Amino acid sequence: MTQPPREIVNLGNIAKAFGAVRALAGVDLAVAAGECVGLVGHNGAGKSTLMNVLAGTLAPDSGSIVIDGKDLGRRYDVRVAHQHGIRCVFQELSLCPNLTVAENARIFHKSLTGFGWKRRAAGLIAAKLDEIFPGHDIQPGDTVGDLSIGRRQMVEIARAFTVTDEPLGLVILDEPTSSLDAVTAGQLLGFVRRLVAGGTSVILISHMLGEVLGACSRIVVMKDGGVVAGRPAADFTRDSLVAAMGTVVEAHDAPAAASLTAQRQGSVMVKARVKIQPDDRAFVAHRGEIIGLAGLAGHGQTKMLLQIYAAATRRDLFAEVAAPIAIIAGDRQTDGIFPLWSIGENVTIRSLPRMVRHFLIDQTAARAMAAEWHRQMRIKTPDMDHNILSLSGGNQQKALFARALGSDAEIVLMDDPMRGVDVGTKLEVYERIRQEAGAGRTFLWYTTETDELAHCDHVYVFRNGIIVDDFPRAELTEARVLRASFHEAA
Ligand SMILES: Nc1ncnc2c1ncn2[C@@H]1O[C@H](COP(=O)(O)OP(=O)(O)OP(=O)(O)O)[C@@H](O)[C@H]1O
Repeated sequence: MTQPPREIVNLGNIAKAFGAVRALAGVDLAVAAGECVGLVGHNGAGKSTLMNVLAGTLAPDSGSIVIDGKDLGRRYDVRVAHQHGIRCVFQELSLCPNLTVAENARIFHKSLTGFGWKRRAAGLIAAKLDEIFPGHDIQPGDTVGDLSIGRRQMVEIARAFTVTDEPLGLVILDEPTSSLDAVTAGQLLGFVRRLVAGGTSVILISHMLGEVLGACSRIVVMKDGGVVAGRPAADFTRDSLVAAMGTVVEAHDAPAAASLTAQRQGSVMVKARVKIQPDDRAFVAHRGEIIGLAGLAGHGQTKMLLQIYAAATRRDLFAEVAAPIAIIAGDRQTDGIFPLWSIGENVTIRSLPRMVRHFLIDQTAARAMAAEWHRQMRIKTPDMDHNILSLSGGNQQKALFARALGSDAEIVLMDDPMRGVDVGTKLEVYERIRQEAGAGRTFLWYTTETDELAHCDHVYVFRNGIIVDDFPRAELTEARVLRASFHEAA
C-alpha cells in the first residue's frame, strides 16, 4: 500500500489582527511534501499575512504551527523556519541595494563564512541563477541597487532556492513573476515543476491565474481573512477560480482589431528618439492613444519612460512632450510610495497645487479627493489616514494609480503598473484607461504581461535598448512580439 505524502506544514486556526483590521480570521492550511499549492484571492484577502506567519516573520495572535509533525507554537520565528527548510520570497523584495548579489546571498545563508566565503557565495548564486534562468546576464559582483526590478526579483528567487547547510523543504513564492517578462516567468515555472517532482514543496501566490492553474497541484482560495475554497487545480477553471474569489466584475474584452483605425491621428503628445537608435525610427504618441512598450524586461522600456518624464521639465534634444505628465512607478518601494505618509497624502500629493486657497492647502478638498479614490479604486482600508504601509501590496499599487489618474496630467506613463493587482481591479482599470483615452488622455504603458498589449493602439518592441519593431494593434500577435524581442525584426 502506498503511504500518503508526508505533511510538512500544518497551520491551524491562525488569527491575526492589525488594530481593527482582522487580516486572518482562523485559517487552516496544510501542505504535503512534493505539493505545489496555489494561493489566490483579491488584494487584501490575507495571503501575504498568512505566509509571513508561516515564514516566521510575523507572530500570529492565536493558532497552531505544526512543522514536520512538531508543534512549534510560540517558539516559531524566522530562524526556526529556516532550520526546518522553510524559505520565503517576499512580494516586496528584501535584498540590500548597496551590497552585491553575492553579498546578499551571504546575508541569507549565514553558514557562508570564513576564508573564501565571497567566492563560494558567488559560485552558489551564479549556479542557481544559471539553473533557474539560463541565459540571464546577472553577475555575482553586480551591486543590487543598479539592477532593474526584474533582475532583483530573479536574484531574490535564486537566493531562496540556494542550498547550503540548511535543508530546502518548502519555498513560498509571493508574486514571484510580477516583474518578470513572459519568457523568464516561464523559466521559473518550469524550474518549480521540476523541483516539486523531486519532492520539494512550493506555495505560489499569484494574480496571474493561468500560472497558478498551470503550475499547481492544488489551489486554495482566500477571501477576507479566511479560506473559502481548496481543491485540486484540475477541478478549477479560470472562471470558477474568479468566482470563488468573489470577484464581481464584468469582463470587458479588448476591442476587436477590426474596430480600430490603423491611421494614427490627433496631435502629437510625445515624440522621442532612443539616443543609440541605428535607424530613424521614433517613438510617437498622439492624443488619446494607448501606446504599449513591449519586449523582454529591462531592454530599455523603463529608460524610455523616464527620459520622457524628465523631458516634461527640462529640455531634451531627444524627447518632446506637449502636456503635463504623471508616472505610475513599477517599483513602488523605490520610486512610488512615500512610506512615512498616509494613504490619503500619497493619493493627493500630485494634485495639491490645484487645491491651494489663500496660500494654504484646502484640507477639505484633499480629503474629498482621497475619499473619492478610496471608493473608486476600492482601496481596502478602514481609513485613508492610515499609513500607506498598512495596505497590502496590491492596494498600495491601487493608491499609485489613484494618484496619477486623479491628477491633471494629460499624459500618463505606466511602468509595468499592475504589479500585484488582483484580477477584478485589473479589469476595472483597463476599462477606465480605455474610457480616459477615449476622452483624450494619452497613455504610455510598459507591461510584462503580453495580454495587456491587446489594450494598446500601437506597440513598440524594445530589444537591447533600441526599438526593433512597431505595429498597430491590428497586427499584434504574441509570436510577433516574441520574434522581435529575440531577433532584429525585419
Ligand atoms: N502591517 C500592517 N498594518 C496594518 N494592516 C495590515 C498590515 N499588514 C497587512 N495589513 C492588512 O491586512 C489585510 C491583509 O493583507 P495582506 O497583505 O495579507 O493581503 P494579500 O492577500 O497578500 O493582498 P495582495 O494581493 O494585495 O498582496 C489587509 O487589509 C491589509 O491592509
